[in-house]
Amino acid sequence: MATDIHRPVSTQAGPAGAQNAHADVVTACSGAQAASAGARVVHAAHVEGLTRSFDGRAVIDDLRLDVRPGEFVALLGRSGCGKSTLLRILAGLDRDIEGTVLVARRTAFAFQAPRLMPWRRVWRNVLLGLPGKPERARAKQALTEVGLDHRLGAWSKTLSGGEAQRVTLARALVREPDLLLLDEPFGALDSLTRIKAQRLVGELWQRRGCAVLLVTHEVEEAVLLADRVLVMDQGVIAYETEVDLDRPRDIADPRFAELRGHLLERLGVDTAAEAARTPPAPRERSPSRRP
Ligand SMILES: Nc1ncnc2c1ncn2[C@@H]1O[C@H](COP(=O)(O)OP(=O)(O)OP(=O)(O)O)[C@@H](O)[C@H]1O
Repeated sequence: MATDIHRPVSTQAGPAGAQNAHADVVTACSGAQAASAGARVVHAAHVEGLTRSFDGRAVIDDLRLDVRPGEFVALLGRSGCGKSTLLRILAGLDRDIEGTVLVARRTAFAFQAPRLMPWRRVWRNVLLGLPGKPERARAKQALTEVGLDHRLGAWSKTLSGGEAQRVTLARALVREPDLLLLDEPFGALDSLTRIKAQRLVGELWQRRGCAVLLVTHEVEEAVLLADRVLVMDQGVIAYETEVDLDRPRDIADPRFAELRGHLLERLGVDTAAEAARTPPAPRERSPSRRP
């Protein structure tokens, strides 16, 4: 049953999120704040005063973050700045925290390592951890969405890296999430498979209308896919920008390049040196704007 949360949260719905404006949220926070489980807010995720320390060192330090329902948010940041730690907390995998963390009741995640059980059939892996009798048809539906329904009955150990990653996505989708957490899901893929996977995630987001929080190292990927890009540094969201570019996005668009360069600078990358080193990327377009 829903209860009131003890701390005020914004009740403003973002422009992208009206359809899910009353998503249920549960709290992943510790101690007394756990009493707020079941509260209703209009965010897919609401984080306030979040601190996570390891060995006395605060990796996340009084962080605040809101993700609107239906919004696609990309999270960038230098290696080791705490991005994965934040996602693990949002996924409910790490509860040793201080602060308030509220996420949509239906939150699912896909991380870089597919973590499939190799000795199980693909469809069984898709349904792994779901309560109730495993329904093959349900798995099939999710696998169809990622273009893998033909591998439904295959042993998971026979999948390629890209296929395994798509099964992980199907496993998240079958939970019909209001919030999808993606931690470098394309990190281990070759560039061609990565481009296809990026396109797939963009299409799924548009079709499903769920909020997505994507951790990535690729600035280009962030600008291609996201409504808003965040840069994490020193334990907080140090910078954020809306991506005010029409979809489908074109990486050859000068405004795309300008935003990419700006974000690289925010990440402390020497853009002149980087431009001299990097060959031109293949032309790629992001999916069309959601209807
Ligand atoms: N279980 C743990 N025990 C101790 N330290 C940890 C633990 N998990 C994470 N850390 C430390 O917290 C910091 C942030 O780690 P995290 O994996 O969140 O960074 P990241 O931004 O995702 O890095 P990358 O981009 O390289 O994946 C690192 O210094 C890491 O060593």
